Amino acid sequence: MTTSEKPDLAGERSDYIGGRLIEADAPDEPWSLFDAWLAEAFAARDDGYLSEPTAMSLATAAIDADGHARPSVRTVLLKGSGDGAISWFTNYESRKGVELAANPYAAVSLLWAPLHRQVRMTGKVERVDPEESREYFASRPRGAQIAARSSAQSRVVAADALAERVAAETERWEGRDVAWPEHWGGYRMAPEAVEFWQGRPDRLHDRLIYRRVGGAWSRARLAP
Ligand SMILES: Cc1cc2nc3c(=O)[nH]c(=O)nc-3n(C[C@H](O)[C@H](O)[C@H](O)COP(=O)(O)O)c2cc1C
Ligand code: PXP
Repeated sequence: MTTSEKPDLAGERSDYIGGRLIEADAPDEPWSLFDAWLAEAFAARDDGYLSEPTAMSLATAAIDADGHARPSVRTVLLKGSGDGAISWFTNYESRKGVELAANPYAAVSLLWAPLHRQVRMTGKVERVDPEESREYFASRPRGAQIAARSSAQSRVVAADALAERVAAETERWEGRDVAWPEHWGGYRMAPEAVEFWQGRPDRLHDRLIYRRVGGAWSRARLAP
């Protein structure tokens, strides 16, 4: 079709033909399966048919004055996984930062579409140790460091004002390391639930959910 034609949204569908995800092959805890799926997503990226294997949707929910939770969602990059938690980095004064300060419960979803797979996690979020944020910030490309210092993420900004701020920060740090700004750092979530979704023909997908109670994981199959 040409770009001037309206896409047929209602008629658009793919068939999912992934392998089975069955209890007999699944571990008792979610992390080894998550690591295996992550490794396969990276392998697919290396083979050129999957992009952004670490991109994940992050949902937060502010409770408004009328008492209703109003969710908001955006993409962030998964930057760490281990010791029962995942992590990502952002601006603590952004919309998501403000919402997490008010309500630390969040949800994430990773979609690896070419593999017909999705992983969802929910749980409580906390800031990582400032030293970890400083170290990660120091590992980023210089342009991204300058951007993090220059951008009051989620606030209204004039294009000219942002460009001026970037120019000023670029000049300020010329010839030396860009200092870590304390308003920029990591969050970690130790999920209380992790769901693996493997797409299957006729929408009869496999879904296994792991739930953590105390230190132990339970596992159950969910209807597709
Ligand atoms: C593929 C992709 C990756 C992104 N990764 C991040 C990230 O790791 N951290 C971040 O703060 N914003 C990231 N963003 C931008 C966010 O989606 C979002 O625009 C920004 O964080 C502001 O969100 P908020 O106003 O809801 O706080 C990414 C966007 C895309 C499309
Ligand atoms: C605003 C913003 N912050 C942070 C990131 C994560 O970037 P990095 O991999 O350089 O930490 C991104 C990636 O798109 C982004 O858009």
